[in-house]
Amino acid sequence: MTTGGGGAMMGGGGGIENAPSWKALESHYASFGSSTHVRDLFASDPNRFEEFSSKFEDLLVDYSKNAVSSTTMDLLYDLAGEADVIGKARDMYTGGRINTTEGRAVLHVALRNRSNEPIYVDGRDVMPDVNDVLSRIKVFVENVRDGTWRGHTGKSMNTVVNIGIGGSDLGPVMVTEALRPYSKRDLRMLFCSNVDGTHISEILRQCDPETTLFLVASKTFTTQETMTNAQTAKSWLLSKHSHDPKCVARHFAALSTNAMAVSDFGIDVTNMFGFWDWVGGRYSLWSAIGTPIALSLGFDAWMEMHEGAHAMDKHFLTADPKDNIPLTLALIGIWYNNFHGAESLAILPYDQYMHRFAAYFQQGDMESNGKCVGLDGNRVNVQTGPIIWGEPGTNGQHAFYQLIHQGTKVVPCDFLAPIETHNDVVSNLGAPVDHHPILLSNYFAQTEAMAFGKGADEVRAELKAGGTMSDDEIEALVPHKVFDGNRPSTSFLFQKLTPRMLGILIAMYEMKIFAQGAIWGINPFDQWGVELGKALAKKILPELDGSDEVTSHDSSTNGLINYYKANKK
Ligand SMILES: O=P(O)(O)OC[C@H]1O[C@](O)(CO)[C@@H](O)[C@@H]1O
Repeated sequence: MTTGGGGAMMGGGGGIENAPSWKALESHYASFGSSTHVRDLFASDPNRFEEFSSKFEDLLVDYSKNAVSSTTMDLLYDLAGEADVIGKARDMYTGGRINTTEGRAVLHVALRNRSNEPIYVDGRDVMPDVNDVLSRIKVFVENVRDGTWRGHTGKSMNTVVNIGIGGSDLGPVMVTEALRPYSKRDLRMLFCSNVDGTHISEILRQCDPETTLFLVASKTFTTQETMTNAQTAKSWLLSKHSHDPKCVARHFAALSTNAMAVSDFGIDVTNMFGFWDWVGGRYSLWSAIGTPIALSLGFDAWMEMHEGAHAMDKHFLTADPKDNIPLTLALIGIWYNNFHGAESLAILPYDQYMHRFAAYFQQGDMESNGKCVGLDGNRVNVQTGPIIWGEPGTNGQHAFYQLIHQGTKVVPCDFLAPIETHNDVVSNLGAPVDHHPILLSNYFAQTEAMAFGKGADEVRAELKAGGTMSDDEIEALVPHKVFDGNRPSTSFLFQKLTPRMLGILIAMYEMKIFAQGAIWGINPFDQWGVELGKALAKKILPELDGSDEVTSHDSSTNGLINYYKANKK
């Protein structure tokens, strides 16, 4: 059992590990969790699927292939109650400054508050500002999409380059890929994030300076990577337009909270779409940061995403715990993370359009819950956020599923798939064969294989039936072909990947992350852990100039820097 993180993680006193339900879960793990195979749970309860699955609109969530009983779930729901998850959510939804280390409210729910009920921060309703920016974005997006927006030489735009990183990149990239069937195909979307000059160079090679619109997306407008790439793009544009500064206003817009820096950069603030300090970067695709999404899909489709997310927000706040999907997912995650000692969660969409979904939630989850200090300033005594990873199926099956099926680690997996595809493709392999049932047969098969495995007797019988191996050869091979099963998975089956459904799925994961952070007693909304590396890079940058030996660091860092300096051309 892994409830703590070892000596270095110990400390504090009022942690969740002292809650009665946590103690009860520890005992329950010892008597049930550590020894129960999900195969036996299915054998003893033919209605297991009904009991451990939920529906929200046309999303089915089946968590019955996790080794939980109704007692497990009851204890977990008690834990959520003792941690006051929903009370804390209410605080978030009503503008409480729950991001205590930055003194900020956390209101991505306001950005998608399509019912438009007032939400107050310090007595001021934020909704008029939210709606005002949305209506400005709508006009901008429609002008670009219908060609009314003209470039410096009078041509309409056919390429948009979003320059941003982290939350100012991953959301728009993920969504524009996931919802490509809804996109305006003659408006090319390109995304530049990495400060590696290769990224902007390869993008600029594809751009026509007369028909390219750059969006500089940065909450702070100080991020080194984004400002460097934006400056390079601006110099390129100017060089292509005889250095006429007027071209910038026709080819640059900014998505930011920092009007002063936007104006200093040379972007006309009438081309700036703002948001607020209560929007976290990794929760910002609902704000002006989502402008590339609206450009690609149209403003209305972006709003359909907001509607879906808003519906999920209301569900999380009001549903009974047992019907509450994000809460239930959070608790199952805690069961495996904190009691079974699982260290990661694989997100595996069986939808090629969702190929950046896991990458998006790598930031969403790991930047939120990758914390070792609680809200009270003490070290937490329990494991916090899991490592998030994943690739689309079926590709992952031919790469890393071996470890999931037969490795020594427990890897809880989320399997996501649409019932209907956007691309009904039939291949002719002698007879016509649909792609989508092939994809889905793999989706269904993987969770069955993970849960139930394959025992030695079955393997032995199969090998014997093959009739080509001796008994000794068979016995030597049997252990390698056994699948233990009892590998946890949760399945998400939705009708079709529409903008509304994607909004539902994103909000579902966001609220799951929130619920877990609330239980662990950490702040999911700051990200101090990214600061040290940034500061050191700023110190090192000038040291890379010239030929002087660098001695200001440890011997490893000095050695690496000096080796670089000796060998750079
Ligand atoms: O939008 P900005 O201010 O450029 O920040 C980009 C990203 O950098 C981070 O601050 C981490 O370095 C993220 O939280 C954020 O999404």
